Amino acid sequence: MSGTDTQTAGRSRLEIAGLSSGYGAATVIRDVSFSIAPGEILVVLGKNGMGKSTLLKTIMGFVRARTGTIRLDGHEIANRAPHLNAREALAYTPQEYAIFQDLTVEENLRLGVTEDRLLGERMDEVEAAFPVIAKRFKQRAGTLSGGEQKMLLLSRSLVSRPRIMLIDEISEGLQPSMVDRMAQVLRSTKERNGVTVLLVEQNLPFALSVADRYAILKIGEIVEEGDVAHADTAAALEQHLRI
Ligand SMILES: Nc1ncnc2c1ncn2[C@@H]1O[C@H](COP(=O)(O)OP(=O)(O)OP(=O)(O)O)[C@@H](O)[C@H]1O
Repeated sequence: MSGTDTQTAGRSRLEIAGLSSGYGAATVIRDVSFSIAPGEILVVLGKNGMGKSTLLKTIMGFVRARTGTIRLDGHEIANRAPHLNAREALAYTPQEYAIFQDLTVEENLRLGVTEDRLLGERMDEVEAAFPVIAKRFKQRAGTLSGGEQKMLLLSRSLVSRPRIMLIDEISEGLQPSMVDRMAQVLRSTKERNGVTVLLVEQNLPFALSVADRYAILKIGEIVEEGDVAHADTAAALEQHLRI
């Protein structure tokens, strides 16, 4: 980290209790509770349609919380506007290829920082994580491959120096070597910055290679949670993701 970079790095706790949310008459997230310790990576696993994206969108403030609390270092942030959450150093990486196709790589990265100088100070982080992105600074983002666009998405999140990263199925559609790279980047970011990460995933090997703890989301409810280091985890979780 650069000595002139004034934004504080990670070390934040996220606590969710009794959270429910949904769309119209439908309740999608039901009475969900969990907490993530500072510098910990929690993966929420679940099949299609179980409510993983809705959970992240509710935390970020895109979907209204109907009941429950979301506490960041003890402060209530449920139903706070997304831009205020982003300012508070929550970084949300959506499942879609949410980059600006007609902007250059550099211009997309600039959207992740509050002051121009910060991008220069933090570029070493992008270079270390994804050298290919740093080399294509002036290239139009829409001309990057799908995998490179995901790297750009994650890079934009990294340069914002978040305290909390909310990441929606970053491994989806990526070739295995790229999935391994994403895992390495998340682990090294956590080690270096102490960032707290909430991942939602269906890719079990990726999830287990990266996370400290897991939770299983089924039809909007957490049905099981535990420590990834637990011996029986992989087989038991695979069973959950099949049914
Ligand atoms: N904007 C919306 N309006 C109405 N219903 C929605 C909306 N977004 C999602 N849903 C519904 O909420 C449920 C959960 O969707 P969500 O995208 O959170 O699941 P998911 O676990 O992330 O699934 P996937 O892995 O397929 O993205 C689904 O039944 C979905 O159809």
